[in-house]
Amino acid sequence: MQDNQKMMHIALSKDQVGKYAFLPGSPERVPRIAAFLRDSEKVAQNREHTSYRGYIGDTPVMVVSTGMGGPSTAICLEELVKLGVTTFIRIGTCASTSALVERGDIVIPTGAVRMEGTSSHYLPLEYPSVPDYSLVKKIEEAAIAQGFRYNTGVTITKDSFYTQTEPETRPIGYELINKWTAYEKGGATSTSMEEALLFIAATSLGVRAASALISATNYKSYDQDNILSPLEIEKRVIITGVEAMRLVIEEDKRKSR
Ligand SMILES: O=P(O)(O)O[C@H]1O[C@H](CO)[C@@H](O)[C@H]1O
Ligand SMILES: O=c1cc[nH]c(=O)[nH]1
Repeated sequence: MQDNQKMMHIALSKDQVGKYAFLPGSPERVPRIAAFLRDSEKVAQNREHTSYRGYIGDTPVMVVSTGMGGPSTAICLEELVKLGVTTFIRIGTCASTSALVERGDIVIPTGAVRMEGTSSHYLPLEYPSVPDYSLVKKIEEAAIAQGFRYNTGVTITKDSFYTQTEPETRPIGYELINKWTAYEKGGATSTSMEEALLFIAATSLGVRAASALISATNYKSYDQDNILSPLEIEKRVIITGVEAMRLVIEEDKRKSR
């Protein structure tokens, strides 16, 4: 592959990226993350993938939006891996599925329920979806250093937003509700739409991935204003994610000396 050959979906080439990337879902979050990097600039835009590059110290770091859900996240991850990126931190939002998680808490998944379809294209369902442990530790260290409330545990990844928020209105609601009740009784902390795929695909491609999420809701609260307006709390998870990446890069440099 030529160094300037553009990938089909993210429209980035090898000569534009380094080894580290943030993966928000929302394209609007990309410049808000990039603002925390040095000398950041927009480098590409195609479909749901908006891409900025900036620096932590002298190390280039990408911010690329995945879009919503497993399929577009898998494409984005695969193309970045083909370009040489090896370390991914998703900076995202989630909803609380536990009384232990309040709106505005940092949520650090240590595993994901695979209530989605894309990850099965990589590994069979009995294979657990877990993030990279070294990245999880750095995200936790960053949240502690900032003094943010945070939670670690299993997150639920689903393919469909409204069948989760309004399951009783859907023909298969009986099954959705029973499964969800079991996940919550099992201790699941949160839900979003990308983690299970991200961890499984990264594991199978031999790269590192983990997530720093912000809970946009309190448990059993689907106040649309809260879900759609998490801007004032989003900053917490961006600071946590960027600080975690800084710690990862510093450790990688120490190890390569
Ligand atoms: O974390 P962000 O990018 O906000 O994504 C979350 O928001 C979307 C649903 O509103 C899903 O993609 C979910 O995972
Ligand atoms: O309610 C929410 C908020 C973020 N992500 C989700 O999947 N659901």
